[in-house]
Amino acid sequence: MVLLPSDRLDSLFSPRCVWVNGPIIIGAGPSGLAVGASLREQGVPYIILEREDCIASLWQKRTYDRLKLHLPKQFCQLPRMPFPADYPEYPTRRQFIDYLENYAATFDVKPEFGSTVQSARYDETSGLWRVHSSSAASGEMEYIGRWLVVATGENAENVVPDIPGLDGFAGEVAHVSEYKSGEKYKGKRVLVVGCGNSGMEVSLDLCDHGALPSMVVRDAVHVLPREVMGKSTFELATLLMAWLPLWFVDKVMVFLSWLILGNLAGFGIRRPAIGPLTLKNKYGKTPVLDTGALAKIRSGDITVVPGVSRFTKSRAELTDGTALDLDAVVMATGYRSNVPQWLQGTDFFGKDGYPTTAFPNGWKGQSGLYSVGFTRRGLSGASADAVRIAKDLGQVWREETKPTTKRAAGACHRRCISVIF
Ligand SMILES: Cc1cc2nc3c(=O)[nH]c(=O)nc-3n(C[C@H](O)[C@H](O)[C@H](O)COP(=O)(O)OP(=O)(O)OC[C@H]3O[C@@H](n4cnc5c(N)ncnc54)[C@H](O)[C@@H]3O)c2cc1C
Ligand SMILES: NC(=O)C1=CN([C@@H]2O[C@H](COP(=O)(O)OP(=O)(O)OC[C@H]3O[C@@H](n4cnc5c(N)ncnc54)[C@H](OP(=O)(O)O)[C@@H]3O)[C@@H](O)[C@H]2O)C=CC1
Ligand SMILES: O=C(O)C(=O)Cc1c[nH]c2ccccc12
Repeated sequence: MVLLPSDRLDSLFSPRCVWVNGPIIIGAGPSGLAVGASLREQGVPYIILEREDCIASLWQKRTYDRLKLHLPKQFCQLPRMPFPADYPEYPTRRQFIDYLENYAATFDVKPEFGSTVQSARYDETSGLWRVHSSSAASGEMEYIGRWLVVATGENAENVVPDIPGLDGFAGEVAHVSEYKSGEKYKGKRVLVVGCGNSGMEVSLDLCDHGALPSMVVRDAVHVLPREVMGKSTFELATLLMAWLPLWFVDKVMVFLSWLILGNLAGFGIRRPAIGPLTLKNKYGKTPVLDTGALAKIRSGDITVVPGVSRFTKSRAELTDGTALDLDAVVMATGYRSNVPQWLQGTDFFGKDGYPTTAFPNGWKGQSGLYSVGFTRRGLSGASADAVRIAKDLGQVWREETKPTTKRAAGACHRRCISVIF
């Protein structure tokens, strides 16, 4: 008899195949956690596959130290668990992570960490989803089940534009997801490319740490005050939208911003012709909620510059013909979904990795496919999706597991997964 070492034995049977008696959820960010918790309440077993070694990896590993939620906490809570009463209106990154850890513990959400989904496709013949994952600990796996919940997020991958000469730039180039604080940039000339919420706040943070930031604003952008007379601008807009048409609320927002922040065109910040909420709803472009960067722009501590045409070894050449000497670059150029990389054989998701059906109907596809957290409406959109998905799956599950149903007769109710081979 020939004895094989266990790793060789493993690879003989690779990929290992697992039957999932319940939905397969991909991603353990707030969206995946919200679905898991809500499914538990419905008595539906499930499995969560997460590529990283922790929950909410975006928040734990890919955000900067000074980050706070920029919408008031009541708009960011997950289903069935409000934020602690002693949390401030805008919880810090650490408080938000603690809340999520507590959420996962409360609802007993235990993802399979280190499992990166490489592909998922629906098998018409069997009526089942086949999900291939790879993991350093357990190698390749195939999970098979009737339902697939996509919860990999709008921020799954970094967007880094291909600007000519970037490879030849001698200083440090980082995406904002790698940025922690301005400490290591003290005294350095840093170009922040992008002026969304990340670009603005990182520029402010660089100032606060004694760096010399320039920020690229290549196009028109809406900057709104985070608060109007002590009330959250977002909350105000939400209240007004219940009574007034969107275009009118947009006008009110722009007027209030002008009143509070003044005309910013002189500082290189032009307002788009389309209003902030319409722009967010139609094109997903989030308005900037000012947390202090504008004051630094006014004082000249942050220099606003136009687009970059190319980088040289030590400089950025700008579209207005001028050039900047630089020590480092921070790309605050956004994120993208990675769904098209791994989800196959369905047109429910478009090429941009978002469901093609508009909110609030983008949560359910065909053949047991669900999507959570792709509404461009932050955490409140994710929670709304999660509640709908759990309700739907709860109904299907109860139907499927009725004692009279044939399919349920042999089904395993207690254990969610069983190894096939
Ligand atoms: C800096 C920043 C600040 C924000 N602040 C707010 C805010 O204040 N309020 C608000 O409402 N929204 C905010 N957002 C929006 C943000 O989208 C949500 O906060 C939230 O993180 C979305 O949760 P999610 O679970 O959908 O996605 P994520 O948090 O991105 O979680 C997705 C998970 O899926 C995993 N994953 C991805 N691909 C795979 C794969 N192939 N296999 C296995 N696992 C995979 C990832 O590792 C990740 O853990 C912010 C976003 C950013 C970037
Ligand atoms: N405190 C909070 O809660 C925070 C929340 N967030 C959220 O995270 C999400 C992502 O935000 P963010 O990281 O800012 O990304 P965004 O996608 O919002 O912004 C990307 C920015 O990069 C610019 N850009 C892209 N490519 C180029 C290029 N080649 N040259 C110059 N500029 C370029 C874009 O400009 P253009 O518009 O011209 O394309 C835009 O200004 C948002 O939903 C945001 O609200 C982020 C930070 C803090
Ligand atoms: O912070 C984000 O990324 C969000 O998507 C939160 C959000 C949802 N709707 C908005 C409208 C204006 C500003 C932020 C948001």
